[in-house]
Amino acid sequence: MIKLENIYFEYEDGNKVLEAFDFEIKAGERIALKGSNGAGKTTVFKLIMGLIKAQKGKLHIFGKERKKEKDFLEVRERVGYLFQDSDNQLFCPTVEEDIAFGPINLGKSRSQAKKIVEEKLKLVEMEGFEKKASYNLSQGQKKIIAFASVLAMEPELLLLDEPFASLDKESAARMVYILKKISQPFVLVSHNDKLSQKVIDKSYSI
Ligand SMILES: Nc1ncnc2c1ncn2[C@@H]1O[C@H](COP(=O)(O)OP(=O)(O)OP(=O)(O)O)[C@@H](O)[C@H]1O
Repeated sequence: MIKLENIYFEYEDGNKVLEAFDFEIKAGERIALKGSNGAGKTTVFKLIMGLIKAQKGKLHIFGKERKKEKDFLEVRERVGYLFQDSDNQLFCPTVEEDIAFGPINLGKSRSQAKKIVEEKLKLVEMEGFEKKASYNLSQGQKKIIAFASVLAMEPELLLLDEPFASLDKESAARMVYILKKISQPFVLVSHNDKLSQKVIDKSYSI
């Protein structure tokens, strides 16, 4: 599904993060991307989403080489990206508007979007949260709702940046349960090895 070949990337300030980096995710795989703080894990996610561009190397995503901004428009529709910080992912007044935002943007009607909101809240076991104000949720609740909003776009592949961070025991167990239940392949970045091991089938170190 995704193949990164011989990637070189440095930030504008000259911070060299990736050099001759190779990475692949095949259909059905669930991979943990591991590395110390600052190793470049989030940078890899941003490259896949086309939010930053590699100076060297090739990105093959969904069977095509992706180079220019327009190549990544389709990638962003097909790949779900759960941000490290849920505050950057939730920006609507209510939970239902946040979850409906993506589907409506993808052309769904209001009633279709409402159905998706119900389905996804059921999936993450947070029924009844529709009318709650997103900004009043706890950090753990925000993470789960942010994930519901990502899943609402029916992505084919997921990039999950610290899905267990700031979750208490109960919410972490819920996240594990959701990750086991969904059908999509995913790449996960987490400093919580114990929880990651419950949901992945292989790991890859930067
Ligand atoms: N916009 C930026 N400009 C310059 N340097 C950056 C930028 N964003 C990240 N970096 C640096 O690039 C390196 C890789 O950052 P990145 O966030 O990809 O690491 P990470 O492996 O995800 O780290 P962590 O485990 O701490 O989340 C770090 O040294 C970071 O400080």
